[in-house]
Amino acid sequence: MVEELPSVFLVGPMGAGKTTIGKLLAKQLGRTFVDSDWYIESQTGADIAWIFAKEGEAGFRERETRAIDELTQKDQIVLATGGGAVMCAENRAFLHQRGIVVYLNAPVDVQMARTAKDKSRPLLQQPNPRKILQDLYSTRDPLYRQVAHIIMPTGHTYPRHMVNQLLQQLESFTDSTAIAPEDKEN
Ligand SMILES: Nc1ncnc2c1ncn2[C@@H]1O[C@H](COP(=O)(O)OP(=O)(O)O)[C@@H](O)[C@H]1O
Ligand SMILES: O=C(O)C1=C[C@@H](OP(=O)(O)O)[C@@H](O)[C@H](O)C1
Ligand SMILES: [Mg+2]
Repeated sequence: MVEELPSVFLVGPMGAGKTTIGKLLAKQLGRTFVDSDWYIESQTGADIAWIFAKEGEAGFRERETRAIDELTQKDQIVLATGGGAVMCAENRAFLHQRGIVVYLNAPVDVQMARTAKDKSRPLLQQPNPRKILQDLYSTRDPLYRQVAHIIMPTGHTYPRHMVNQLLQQLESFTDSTAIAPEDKEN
């Protein structure tokens, strides 16, 4: 029963579609959508590129951990995280313990195609973004898997179709973890 669904947290690499799918999923579920990057920007009054430039990646990660702690405590939201959120063990614990974590997985070629024109991701403003995406994927893929309850490939599926598939997965996930009626009475 999707009405009983806890908060849903999307993780995965840059370009996997966390922001896009999260927004559509929240609409389908009639829930509030929050993107941790947008939340950090609104709290800081500056965009992600500015935060990286002025405070370095370390400054951004501190803000991100505060945001993830706050946002994962909200009931029944859909949260899109930034691709690097899983690097911090504290964030992984917040995510895994406080909601259903969905890993949107996409191959590096797809990540590359989807992020190439967008200049808003500071880590990719380098001469060889493909190499960066490959290295990040090697480090982070095991962490996405560790934190996830559901893994969904997103490479060649339209966003609306993705959301329908995800809704089915969420429904069977909640059914399979629901307490059996006989257990409820004890
Ligand atoms: N399933 C998909 N199929 C095609 N394009 C997609 C899909 N998901 C996302 N996109 C596009 O890829 C780009 C990056 O998506 P975004 O949601 O910002 O990814 P993330 O938040 O994971 O970095 C956007 O231009 C978006 O429209
Ligand atoms: O992978 C990362 O380390 C980052 C991913 C970005 O979010 P998206 O995954 O939504 O692009 C954003 O948080 C920041 O640029 C760092
Ligand atoms: Mg995003």
